[in-house]
Amino acid sequence: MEKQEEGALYSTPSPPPSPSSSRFKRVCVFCGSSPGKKATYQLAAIQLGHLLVERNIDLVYGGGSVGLMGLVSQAVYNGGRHVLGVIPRTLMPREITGETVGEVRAVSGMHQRKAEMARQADAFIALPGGYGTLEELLEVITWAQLGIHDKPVC
Ligand SMILES: CC(C)=CCNc1ncnc2c1ncn2[C@@H]1O[C@H](COP(=O)(O)O)[C@@H](O)[C@H]1O
Repeated sequence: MEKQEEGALYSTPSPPPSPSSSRFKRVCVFCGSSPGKKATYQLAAIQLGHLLVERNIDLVYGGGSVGLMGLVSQAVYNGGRHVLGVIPRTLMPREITGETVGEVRAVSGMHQRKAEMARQADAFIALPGGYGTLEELLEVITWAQLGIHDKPVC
């Protein structure tokens, strides 16, 4: 065994991070624009929002006030964290009904939306959703595969 490795092996391990801290400052959440058929999907969206708040993590998401997107964004916003919604102008009437929370960034199209969400995030999390969620998730996975980013996806 190399001397350097020995040193690393026997050095005092750093303490585990406190539950309230995270190496991620802002996480992108992909999720359904509808609430889904199961109550557990809605619960998961709210719980994820609470978890982000607990860990002092801000949110970037698709900007909609509908479905699971609305639930997760409200939970993060109500917990006092920054919420950034990125949404194409043309989708606003469809995905924003009533009030949206936090900062809304209008972009010119779907590609710009995904690029901006990816640029703003340190990691990606997908919750249940439809084809849109699947498309968004697969794109960031394939971007990672191609080495376009090295941010965690789960
Ligand atoms: C024009 C183009 C590049 C289409 C590719 N398709 C998509 N790309 C990115 N986001 C999408 C796409 N289709 C739907 N979405 C978004 O994905 C989110 C979740 O949709 P869903 O409820 O899972 O269904 C919605 O905000 C929806 O606007």
